[in-house]
Amino acid sequence: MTQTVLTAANITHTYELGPHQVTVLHDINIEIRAGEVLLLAGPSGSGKTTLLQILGCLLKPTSGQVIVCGERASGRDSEALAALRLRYFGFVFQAYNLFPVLTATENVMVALDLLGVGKQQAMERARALLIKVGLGERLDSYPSQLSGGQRQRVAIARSMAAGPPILMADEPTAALDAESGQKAMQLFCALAKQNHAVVIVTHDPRIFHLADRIIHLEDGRITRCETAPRRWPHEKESAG
Ligand SMILES: Nc1ncnc2c1ncn2[C@@H]1O[C@H](COP(=O)(O)OP(=O)(O)OP(=O)(O)O)[C@@H](O)[C@H]1O
Repeated sequence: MTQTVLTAANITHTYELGPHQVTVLHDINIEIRAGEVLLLAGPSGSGKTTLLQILGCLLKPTSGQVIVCGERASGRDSEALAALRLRYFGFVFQAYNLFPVLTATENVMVALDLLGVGKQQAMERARALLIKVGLGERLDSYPSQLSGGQRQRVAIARSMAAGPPILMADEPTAALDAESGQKAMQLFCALAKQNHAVVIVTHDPRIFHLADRIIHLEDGRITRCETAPRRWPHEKESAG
């Protein structure tokens, strides 16, 4: 049986906007399993990013429970939540969030340094990860010397540095051309094959066919859930 790595139960979220309160998520229930690529889709403002942040323990929900690999997130202080994130999550943001003054290798090493990995070992692991994402020839390049797709791959390598069971990405292909977007998705699919759970917020219909599951949100509610066997790009091409 596939292992559940992340559970959201009865999640509701309300933002305070001055004197007003806006409820943007209503009673969301999701179970996320190891080895799946799950997309959170829906129109702008439907609550996708808020939900991703709650699932990733970056934001505390107004009510409801998030359980990560059997551990409850609710009731923890910020330090304990940060420890939970470090142990269980890798994050990839649309803006990549790379340090401009550090090379690709050094950007990945930062994540390993946070875990207390020594410099030499961190450098070897960072290089191995970058080679894995196809950047073996750009190990010493600075972000400004890389294309958007290459920066995205550095961000993916960095998010995976600690080998977290859950990878979360917010609009990872939005700023990429079709080919780079497909390459990034191939990396996510390969990670899912290695039993990581991959959760992606997206508007991008070009990647829908690569998901195992698509949860559609509208006005903060789950309106539809599609389950589709993931098809790899080469299978799609050969299938015509
Ligand atoms: N920090 C905040 N304070 C107040 N309201 C917020 C905040 N963040 C988001 N919102 C509001 O919550 C709603 C959901 O926003 P969210 O960013 O989660 O949606 P989204 O589906 O990810 O949108 P998009 O696709 O445009 O990024 C929107 O109406 C937004 O204006």
